[in-house]
Amino acid sequence: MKNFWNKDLNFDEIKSNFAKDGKVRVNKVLDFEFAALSFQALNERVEFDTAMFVDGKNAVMSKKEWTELEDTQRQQIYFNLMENAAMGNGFSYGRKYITAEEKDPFLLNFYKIVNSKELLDVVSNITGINDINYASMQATKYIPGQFLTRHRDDVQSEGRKLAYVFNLSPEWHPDWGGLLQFFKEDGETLESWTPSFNTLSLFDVKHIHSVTYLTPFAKKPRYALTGWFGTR
Ligand SMILES: O=C(O)CCC(=O)C(=O)O
Ligand SMILES: [Fe+2]
Repeated sequence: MKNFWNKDLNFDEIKSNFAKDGKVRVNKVLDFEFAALSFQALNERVEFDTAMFVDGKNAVMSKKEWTELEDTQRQQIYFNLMENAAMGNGFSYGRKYITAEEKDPFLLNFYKIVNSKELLDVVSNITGINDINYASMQATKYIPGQFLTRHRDDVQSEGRKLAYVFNLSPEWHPDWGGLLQFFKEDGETLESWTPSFNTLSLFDVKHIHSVTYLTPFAKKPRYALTGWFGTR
């Protein structure tokens, strides 16, 4: 894992922060050059599909499919998305799954590192969760008007234990939205994390959270490499 983590990280401190309430935020997490190359990969080489919640189910659309729709079809989808979001359901964001079959060598390497025994052991050590044996991964891109409403990430069939998010957009302004927001059961807010460049959010899948709406004046996309550590 040479040149993956920032060499100045204090893992004991990260561990004791996580122990408080099952979540931790780590600034300057990756080696700076590695973080810059990760941003470059997402910004220049990844083609994102749009993942959305429409008509009560998850839908994925490629750029091509989206542009081939009639204006009225696009409006209908948008209306449906907004009606659901108004009730606290759904999401819309750019997504590309990263797997062992990834063609981009840099992103494939990132995926392999995150799935290496060495890294899974580091995560187990930080969190005290010992049976982690895989990480899923997706590149995400939120642009103005996109969001992810409140949810939990605990998908039993995938054995998910922990969510992770490496934020990779340089110079994010907190007023642009796209905050990772944690909630109590009753909808009261707990904590809100700005997606600052090169920070990691790591949290137990039991936590209720959302990605807040990206404002119309967000100057850049919100990029992340994100996924779940789990057991299968
Ligand atoms: O991007 C983030 O900060 C969180 C994403 C998330 O909650 C999810 O994809 O389930
Ligand atoms: Fe989530």
